[in-house]
Amino acid sequence: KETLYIGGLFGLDTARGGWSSAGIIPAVQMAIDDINNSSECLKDYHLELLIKDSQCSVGEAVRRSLEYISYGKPKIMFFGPGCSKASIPVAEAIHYWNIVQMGFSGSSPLLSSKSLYPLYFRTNPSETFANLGRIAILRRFNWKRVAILQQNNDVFTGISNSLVELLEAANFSVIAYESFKDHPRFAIENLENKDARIIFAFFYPDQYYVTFCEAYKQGMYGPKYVWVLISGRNQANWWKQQSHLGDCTPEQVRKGLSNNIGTGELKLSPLPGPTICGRTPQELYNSYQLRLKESGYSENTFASYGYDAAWACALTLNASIEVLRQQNLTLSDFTYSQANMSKIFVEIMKGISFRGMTGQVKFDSKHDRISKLEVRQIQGDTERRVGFYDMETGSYEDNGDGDYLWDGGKVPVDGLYIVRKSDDVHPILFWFAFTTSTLGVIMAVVFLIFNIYHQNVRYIKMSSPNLNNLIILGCILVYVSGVLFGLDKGVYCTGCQVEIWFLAIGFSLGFGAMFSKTWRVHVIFLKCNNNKRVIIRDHQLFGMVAVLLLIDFIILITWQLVDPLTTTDYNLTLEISPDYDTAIQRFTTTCTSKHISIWQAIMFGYKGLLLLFGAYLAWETRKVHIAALNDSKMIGLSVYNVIIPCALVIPIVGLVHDRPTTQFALTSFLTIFCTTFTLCFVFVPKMLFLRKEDGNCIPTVSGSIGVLVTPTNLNSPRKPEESVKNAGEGTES
Ligand SMILES: NCCCC(=O)O
Repeated sequence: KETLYIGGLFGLDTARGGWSSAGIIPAVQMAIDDINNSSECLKDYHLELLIKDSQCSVGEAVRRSLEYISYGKPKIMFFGPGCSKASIPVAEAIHYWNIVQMGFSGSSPLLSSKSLYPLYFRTNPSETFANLGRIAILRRFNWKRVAILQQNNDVFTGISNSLVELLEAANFSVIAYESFKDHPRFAIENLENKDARIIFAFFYPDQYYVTFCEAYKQGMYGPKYVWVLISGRNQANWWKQQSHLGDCTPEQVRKGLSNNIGTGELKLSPLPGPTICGRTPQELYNSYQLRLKESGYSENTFASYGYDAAWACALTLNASIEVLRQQNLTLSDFTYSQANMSKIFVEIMKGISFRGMTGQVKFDSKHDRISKLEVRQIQGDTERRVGFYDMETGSYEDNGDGDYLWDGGKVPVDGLYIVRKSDDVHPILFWFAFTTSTLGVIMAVVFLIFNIYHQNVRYIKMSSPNLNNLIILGCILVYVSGVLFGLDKGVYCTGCQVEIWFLAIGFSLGFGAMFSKTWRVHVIFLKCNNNKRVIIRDHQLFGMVAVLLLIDFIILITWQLVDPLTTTDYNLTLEISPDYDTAIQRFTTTCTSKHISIWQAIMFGYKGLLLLFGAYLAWETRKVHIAALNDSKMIGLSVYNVIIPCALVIPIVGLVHDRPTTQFALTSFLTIFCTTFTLCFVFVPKMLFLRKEDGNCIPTVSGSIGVLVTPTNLNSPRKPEESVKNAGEGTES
């Protein structure tokens, strides 16, 4: 028999970190023996597996590969290395020597790239499929927010990147993605800060102890957390055997691991019946156990994949004998310059299908294995299978040795589930303000009817009924705006600026009319000192109100165009449940714009100046009694009645913006109090007067008032007809 050499690379000495694939060697050796004893497979050849230690290290793997290539007989195929980290550089290089490479445990998604690694095959599935299985688990438990913690190297970056892509495509949210090189302390701290609960953990076994020790130390364990692991990479009860790796006790590390779940490759085929060699998977496993004992290595989950990998190589070589014969070649003719031969091997290997120790062995277009995954959970000290993921059908099923078991007795949630609750104005207060404002509006309408009905009665005529109508109209708008402030902005979302328009215009109409009337008294009072005749017509006062309105319109329209008001939710308190699973986020919906404070400053500045000036005029004219302007005193009082509450309450309103009910109580107090008292001050005396006396006994002024006042008639109550020297369209009478 001709000997065919296979260059085996296994990670034996992993003292410097990485993953040991030593436990796979007995299974591969067993397969090689089975093949050599087979009467059908490679019957004219003898396979010999050479073994070199790649140490799960890039440098060692490259060095050992070059040794294989440089010395001794050609190696017809390469086998391994065990870990992806070492497999990647080897796979990237050896296709230049036309060597087909067979992996059995390297699971990095990067190895699926056939442009980089054209001659690389593997009998174990890629982590890309495992990632699909992981997503199936997320769906199973309705987890939508996940985080990733990975050891910083190409293998785990490849797995994480592939997972992130799949998660994003499936609308999951990756709330944190942390990696670490030497110690996971800060990465875990960041995960905790981001309230990560479902955490994918990708690292080599030597990092398990230190990571879960750190999770324990930082309190990141218990019913809140689930660690999604790559299963089957570590020994059973590893936390009991690795205490030299960290400063926690094994019990603390096990606590740190708390809830866990993992996907891992099937150890043994679930298919019934014998495998390619005639023995069942269980029989092969039993033989493997015997060889393992002899070898002194620890059991490796990927041993069965190693067994199948050897068979895949042998069957490929066997099938190529005939093809090569047609080209007058034999397997012994293989050299590193035989590109033709490696092409034949690849084509044949792509098409093989046989029943192996891990199930039906066949490869997809990327030379990756398609098989089933197990979902496992470490429950207490025992790792149990709790489900299956079938890569071919993409389906997940709970079908394990036991049910899922969770710390705390219930399935953890993927984050704080926040229920948003609108914290709007208390309905009792709203309806109280609504009713009061409605009564106020009704009262205003009654005053309006009264004012219009009696507008030709001298007493009413002298008080400028048209300006009084403006006061009423302004008050109605302020009443309405007060109610609009208390409406639920979530419902009443369009045009939330209406309330501000109503308030601004209502204020200008009502206060503007009062202000202009006070101004008239003030001018008369001033001029009278100079014994001058004063004629101030109503339309001049209307003009003043119009100017005020114009300023309002300019500000409001500019505001609306430059920085429109919209409804915005403003978060209030967050009440978290004791189990940290749910919370109530109270919020209020406000009508605001980007630069609201600037616009408020402009509005308050403008209205404030007006109020100050109004206060000054009211103070100056406090003792003036001009009978022709018979409501001047009441108007002055109304001005105070607006100024003082506004000055007291508006600053407080700004302070309680996070308490909608208090804020509404204050604003509605202002609007209702100021408008009601203004209306009553101005109109109740008129009603009372008309009830008592005949209003027509007062001298008539029509539309405007001209008054000649001398200092002597100030401060001394007189009969109206004594004070008025001039009335009627500005003509002295
Ligand atoms: N798949 C087990 C070893 C991890 C790796 O792919 O490097």
